[in-house]
Amino acid sequence: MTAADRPALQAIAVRAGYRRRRRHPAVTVLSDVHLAARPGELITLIGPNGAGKSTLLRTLVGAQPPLGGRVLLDGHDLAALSPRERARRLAVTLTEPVDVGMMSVEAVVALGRLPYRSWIGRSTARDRAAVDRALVDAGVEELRHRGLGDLSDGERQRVMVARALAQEPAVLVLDEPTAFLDVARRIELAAMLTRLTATTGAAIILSTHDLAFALRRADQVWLVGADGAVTAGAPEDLAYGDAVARTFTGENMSFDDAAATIVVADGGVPGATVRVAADGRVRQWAEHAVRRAGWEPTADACAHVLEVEAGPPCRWRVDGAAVPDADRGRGVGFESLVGHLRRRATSLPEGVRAGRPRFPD
Ligand SMILES: Nc1ncnc2c1ncn2[C@@H]1O[C@H](COP(=O)(O)OP(=O)(O)OP(=O)(O)O)[C@@H](O)[C@H]1O
Repeated sequence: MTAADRPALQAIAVRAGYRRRRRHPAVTVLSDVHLAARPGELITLIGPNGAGKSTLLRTLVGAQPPLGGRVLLDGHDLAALSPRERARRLAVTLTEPVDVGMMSVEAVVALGRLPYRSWIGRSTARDRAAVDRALVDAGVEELRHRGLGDLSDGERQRVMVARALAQEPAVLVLDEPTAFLDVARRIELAAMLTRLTATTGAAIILSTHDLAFALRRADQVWLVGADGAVTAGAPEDLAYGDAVARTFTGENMSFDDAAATIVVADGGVPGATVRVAADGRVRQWAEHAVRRAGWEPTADACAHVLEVEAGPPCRWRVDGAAVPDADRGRGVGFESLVGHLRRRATSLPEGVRAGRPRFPD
């Protein structure tokens, strides 16, 4: 094995959990965990609440010892590395707010260089270059003289990534970095992390509750099941092979392949299948309206047919029939379409229903 394909971080037969303490018995949360994070990979760690994601991350970064097995960092047993040697290879960013008083962004990022400083603590040209690069890579260069306390959650999140990057780690671990971020900031952060895997060659491991983000962005997904097993694989393999559906779906829920997310029953009257005759964006939003009404879009030629003309507002009709009280026999807008489909669902014969109405969460 060459250094290039040696895992940056590896778990070998790891048992993760909590040792016995006075009145508390020992708890094994995860057992027989085998994982490998290779250089340049973006890995997402997903699983239901309480499954053991944080326990696994803490074990992988050495914040708690494994109950069994070994964790290797860059081929070295994590337990045998000094804190300084560890910090030169592994950076960790947790969700908890960091109390850094009135420190500037630049000073916070410079903390990432501590593992490289001599006991005198003076920064070298290499330290300063690493801080500059980290500020640019994390997209926070323009914030460098601002106080960390004055930033938004999203900006502070990026600064903490910059501090971790200044460590020049082989492995970067982020605990729920997308929590508290709005959709645009989440997409920006995801794009930044993907870019970083290519530019720095680091393996980036992050836990998240955002299933669609986890499946769309990752090179590898680590799926922690409620049964204490951890499954690793390409996102497509885990989604296609039902591992994701088995882990996350319960009664009235299923995994929607197209949206890469869980869909839940909305409790209304189930509709039938319908073929949406439209193109582009209007088709996408028509299918959205169809699902919201409890019907199911299909490519099946025998199904009901919904014709939609682009707008806005869009104009529509179902099965070629004129829509009563509508504009020239066509319904106008998606709100009236959803209403029409819901009313129509109540008069459908039982045999043609598509199942429980479902809608992406
Ligand atoms: N200090 C502890 N001592 C004993 N058991 C613990 C301790 N911390 C967590 N646990 C238990 O370990 C299990 C896994 O918890 P963990 O926090 O790792 O789950 P998680 O997947 O990160 O959950 P969430 O998505 O809710 O953050 C839970 O049953 C939890 O109660």
